[in-house]
Amino acid sequence: MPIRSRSKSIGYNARNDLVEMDLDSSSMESCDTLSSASHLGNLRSMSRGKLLKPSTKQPTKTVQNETSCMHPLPLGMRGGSHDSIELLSTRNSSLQRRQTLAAIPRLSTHIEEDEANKDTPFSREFLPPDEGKLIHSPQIVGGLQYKTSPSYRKLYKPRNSIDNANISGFRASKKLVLETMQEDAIEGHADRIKVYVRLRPMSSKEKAVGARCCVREANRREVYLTEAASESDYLRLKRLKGRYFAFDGAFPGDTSQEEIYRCSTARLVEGVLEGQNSSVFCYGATGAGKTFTMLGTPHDPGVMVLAMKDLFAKLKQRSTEQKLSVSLSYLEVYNETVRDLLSPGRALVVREDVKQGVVVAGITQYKAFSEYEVMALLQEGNLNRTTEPTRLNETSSRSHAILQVIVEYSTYVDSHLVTRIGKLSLIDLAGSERAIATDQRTLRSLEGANINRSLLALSSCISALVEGKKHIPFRNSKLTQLLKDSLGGACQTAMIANVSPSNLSFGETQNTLYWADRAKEIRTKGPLVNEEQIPGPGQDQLQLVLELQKENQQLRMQVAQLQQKVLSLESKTVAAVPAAVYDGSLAVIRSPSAALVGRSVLKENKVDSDVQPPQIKCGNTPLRTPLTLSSIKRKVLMRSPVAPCPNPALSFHSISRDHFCRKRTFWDITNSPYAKSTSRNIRSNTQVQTPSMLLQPGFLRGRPSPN
Ligand SMILES: Nc1ncnc2c1ncn2[C@@H]1O[C@H](COP(=O)(O)OP(=O)(O)OP(=O)(O)O)[C@@H](O)[C@H]1O
Repeated sequence: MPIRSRSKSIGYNARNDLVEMDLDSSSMESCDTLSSASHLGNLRSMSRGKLLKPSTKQPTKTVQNETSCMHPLPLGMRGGSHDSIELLSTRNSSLQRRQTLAAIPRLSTHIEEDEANKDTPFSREFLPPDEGKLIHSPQIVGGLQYKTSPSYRKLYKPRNSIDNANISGFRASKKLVLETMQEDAIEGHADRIKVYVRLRPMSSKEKAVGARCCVREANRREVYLTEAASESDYLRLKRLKGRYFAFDGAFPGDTSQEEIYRCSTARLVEGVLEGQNSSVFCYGATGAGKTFTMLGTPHDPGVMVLAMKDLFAKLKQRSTEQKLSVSLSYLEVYNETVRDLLSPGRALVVREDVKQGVVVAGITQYKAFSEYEVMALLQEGNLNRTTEPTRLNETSSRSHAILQVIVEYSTYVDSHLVTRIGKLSLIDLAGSERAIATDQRTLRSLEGANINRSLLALSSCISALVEGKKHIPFRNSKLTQLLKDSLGGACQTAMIANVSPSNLSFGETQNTLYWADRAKEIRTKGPLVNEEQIPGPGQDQLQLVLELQKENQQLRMQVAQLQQKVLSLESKTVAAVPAAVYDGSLAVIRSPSAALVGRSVLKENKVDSDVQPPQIKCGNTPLRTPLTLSSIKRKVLMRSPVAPCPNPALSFHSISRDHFCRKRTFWDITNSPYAKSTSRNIRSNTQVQTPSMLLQPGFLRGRPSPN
């Protein structure tokens, strides 16, 4: 496990005082255990969280641990926890030490002391170690020494949620994320793609051939790239120029997987739980550490595994029992064909859907109920993934792999039950490579050409997006088609650019940094929240009221329609009776409907406007308002033409008073002088018209003159 430069660790000096030690990174490269570090360490005693003066009376004894061996911290798939910590010592587990530790139930320890972390001291909870336990396999994680003995696991509990995590620099990473968010808020760049750069440590192969470092982390945000020249080439050394690249985060080679996850992806997982779509992808040259970042190893899991752990841990806290589903699919793009990694078979087709965006037709969606199931599926998928050894990388990924997780769950927000659907895409791209770097004229070179082609398509999409072009060539390759939502859609996206520090990969590193620098200018559409409110118990009554109102409205409509039918039937019947029964100058016609219901109709011999005619009723409901003489008069006066009619036969005044005093029927109209003189046929459908239309006294008004 690499050790952070200028980090600190804890141990005991010869007097069994608990001490904190400065660890010199250069020295630690060859000496990974605390025992050897204590040779070099600048020891300071610690008690109750305070630094004491270094002991000058006695030289610090070297603590030897013959059985110690270095192996990665067991961050296995099943997440067994490091519940214990044991400080390295095979000697003198004396009472004094135990008493000292017992008196320090919770000891805050400053682990990081580089410039960036000075103001954010990292604290971690300690419990006194179990007594009399031997140390077998000490580990140095973020400057602390761990003992992986199972008996100690119960005693040590990290404060953070993820088990076994190397959480050194957690505060620092949190600060970095907060700073980025604040800056974005100020600059209005909240929907920008976040870009992080991770340098990998120099490999043993590179060291063996005498490679030199050409890129280094300048600060937490910047990396400095310089072309390395041989030390003897003094002239060239003077001419060399470096360049700074600024990103949302820059991580040196010894950064833990956990820190990478915290800085780059934890925020996006949170977004997915809010119902948003998020994507994280690793980009870089072959052998730069993309797969290590995304997948990691069983002992040092990467972003995919940590994201799943975090996701399930948070879901357990937030989700209600009612609805919870996590479904995932895992696919690869190999030689421009899309293949299902979880159920390998024929090539799949990528389609674009208006509602769902980009979809892969026929892909298998697996439901997972715990992170362990996800790990198992991931492992199975990785076995099906195309990886081949190349000259540069023993386990080179020859395809782009995309893990897509769709989370649907219900939770309470302000006492309302809501269902949220979020999508998380985790993408491990294949690395760009030079043909000479791999193998020429073989299947590897064909794969390499396809990888390069899709990465070229990706870079042209990035260019078009940055330049704000209208047409973005997403369709140029399967990869860009699949990344369409992540790059230009409603999505929160993070890109982790992996680079090798070796000067042998200078060109690739420069290229990666260049494209990463461009990608940080891409603006996405911003996350959309897929949230749906479920009516709670309090909302039931409101819902009931609304439903009843709707039903009431429908019933009213039905009543109105029925009334209309009754009226039209009535008018038909009226039209069918040839002569209305009336008597004298004023009469209220005998309504057939009234006759039907067996009601008597009043017959008046006298003209008396004050006498109210009886209402014609159907049961208790008045069928229509009966006309009185005064109401008819009023209507006639209002509608009568001002100019006298040239034809006296048709003039308004020539029409007898009786004409208005009774209801006009179909026969009246068809036999009227107007109808005869115009020789117009009255359409049969006139009969169907409602009585109100037929009764319009102004019906004759405005008709063309018969002459
Ligand atoms: N941060 C790191 N710490 C320790 N080892 C690393 C780190 N990054 C990468 N490595 C090691 O470097 C080697 C190459 O890494 P990896 O396979 O992840 O590269 P890659 O970018 O995925 O390459 P390719 O594109 O060819 O698949 C691996 O052996 C890996 O263990």
